[in-house]
Amino acid sequence: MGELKTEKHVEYILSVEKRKDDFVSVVMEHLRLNGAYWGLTTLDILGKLEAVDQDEVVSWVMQCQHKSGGFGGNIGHDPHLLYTLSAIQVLALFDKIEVLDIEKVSNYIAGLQNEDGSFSGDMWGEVDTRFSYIAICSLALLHQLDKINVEKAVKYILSCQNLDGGFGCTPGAESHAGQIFCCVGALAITGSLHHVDEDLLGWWLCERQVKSGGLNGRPEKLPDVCYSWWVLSSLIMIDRVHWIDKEKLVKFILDCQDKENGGISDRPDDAVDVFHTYFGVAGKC
Ligand SMILES: COc1ccc(S(=O)(=O)N2Cc3cc(C#N)ccc3N(Cc3cncn3C)C[C@H]2Cc2ccccc2)cc1
Ligand SMILES: [Zn+2]
Repeated sequence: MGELKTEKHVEYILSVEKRKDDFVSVVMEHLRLNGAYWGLTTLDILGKLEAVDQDEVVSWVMQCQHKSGGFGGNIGHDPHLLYTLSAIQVLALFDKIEVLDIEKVSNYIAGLQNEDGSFSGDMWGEVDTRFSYIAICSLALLHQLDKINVEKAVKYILSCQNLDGGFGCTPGAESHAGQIFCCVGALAITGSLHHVDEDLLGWWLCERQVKSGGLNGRPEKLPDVCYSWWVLSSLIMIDRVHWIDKEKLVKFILDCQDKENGGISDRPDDAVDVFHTYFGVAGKC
């Protein structure tokens, strides 16, 4: 079965944090704040968060804040909910939420709720249930859920529930594991899980496990380590995690490790990255 090469993954994450000018760093520059969340949370799960300079990270994160109160993916970038949650999560990792102007950030997030209860990701207006989760998770971390209309937010999420028990990104969109995680997560935070048909959704989710033990995001798709997280945590939230074979899933994740240089890929023998290393470690642990 093998085991999680913890030391190798810590070295890999620290090397990515330091790299600035290679291809991946340039490609990922616009979502560096997300990358910081994935990398630092991985280090924290592996008990190695003290390996980074907390003050340096906190001051860099705060430089990503836009005058609107939202955060961009890097210094000087336009604000978006995607990066605002990552900023709050990184500060929470270091227990430094107090450096935030809570009022300003909460108003930015609340300002993105639409009349129908849905959320846009930024001022350009794209609506997606991912943004409902990000807004609700962010405000819950800041204890500011009273800033939004939770009842309408829940109502909108339920309007995206499908006959297969799953959720899509907008009403009528097909069920997808990533959207299911976001919708189930938002319903869990707001105490609204009683609206979910746990047997029907549990069945759709456990059907994501393929014979290799890995989990896919939709029927007929290839397994992918990041889905091990979206599906697994959704099953845990609806108390149906015993419906999948955890040992086989762990074996799939361990097979996706680069045992030499550290890091975890989306599936065996692919290139590793911070994102899949994070979700692989989270899924394994
Ligand atoms: C390397 O090409 C890419 C492609 C897209 C993106 S992305 O849009 O920022 N993003 C985050 C992401 C980060 C990394 C890393 N390091 C790698 C992939 C990946 N994907 C793509 C992916 C993952 N599994 C299969 N696929 C194809 C998800 C995507 C969307 C997402 C964002 C935040 C939270 C969850 C999901 C980044 C890099
Ligand atoms: Zn993936």
